[in-house]
Amino acid sequence: MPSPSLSTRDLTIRFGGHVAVNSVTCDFHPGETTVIVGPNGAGKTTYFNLISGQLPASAGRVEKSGEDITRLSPSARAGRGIGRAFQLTNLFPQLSVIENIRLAVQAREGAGWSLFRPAASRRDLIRSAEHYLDAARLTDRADMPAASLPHGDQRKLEVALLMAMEPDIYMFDEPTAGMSLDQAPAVLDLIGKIKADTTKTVLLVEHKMDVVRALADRIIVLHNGELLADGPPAEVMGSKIVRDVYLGTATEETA
Ligand SMILES: Nc1ncnc2c1ncn2[C@@H]1O[C@H](COP(=O)(O)OP(=O)(O)OP(=O)(O)O)[C@@H](O)[C@H]1O
Repeated sequence: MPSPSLSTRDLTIRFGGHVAVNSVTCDFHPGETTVIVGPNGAGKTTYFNLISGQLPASAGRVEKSGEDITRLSPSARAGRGIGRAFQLTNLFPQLSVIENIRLAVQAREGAGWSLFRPAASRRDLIRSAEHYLDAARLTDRADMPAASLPHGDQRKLEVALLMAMEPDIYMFDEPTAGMSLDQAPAVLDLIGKIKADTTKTVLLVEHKMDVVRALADRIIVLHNGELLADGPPAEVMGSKIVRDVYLGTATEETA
């Protein structure tokens, strides 16, 4: 097992007297897709927000490849390779799909890129943008303004922009939410491509069991803010305590 790309150590957040994430310690590794499940209000989104920096921890730590990033801003964490779809503030609704992707590629290249660089390097940017456009199966939408894309294609563009930033950690919060049945497979396929790259760590929050089954190498279950179970999908979903939680029969003590 490679060393963890991402870890949380006793990660905790309190809202007044309510502990929404309670001392969660967990390691995530390259080449592994972990799906975070749990009943409504279990703390899944809050845990994500603590990892990506949208919320400050009350206690505990977040580490990226061993570096303590607990006090870093969301954008500083993104700069260290933590990519979360909604963090994308670089979407220009009036620009075309391909221009948006090209700008994301350019943003990754950072301050080093300049208008005065030779044309060849700009051709590289375009080639790179076309690669992500193709990966997202958006080639036929390349010249459409981003704002005019149908919802399903906007989600694909979101994933393409995330891919263009080449994070090590991909975080998806219900990536097919609000999509029709015929749109969802394209996004799942795209996540499958990311997952096939064994240098990447993928984290998903997901309610839909077919999505969990399709993508999970590992499932962690949160319940009342605590890590209730962690392991291979069949083992976790087959465990009595998890079934009890999903059937709503777990008590505070068993949790
Ligand atoms: N900013 C906040 N202020 C106060 N309480 C909050 C805040 N954010 C989340 N909570 C509470 O923390 C708990 C966990 O919420 P969270 O949204 O993380 O759950 P979840 O597992 O993602 O649920 P769902 O599956 O319904 O999205 C809930 O009780 C919620 O009301």
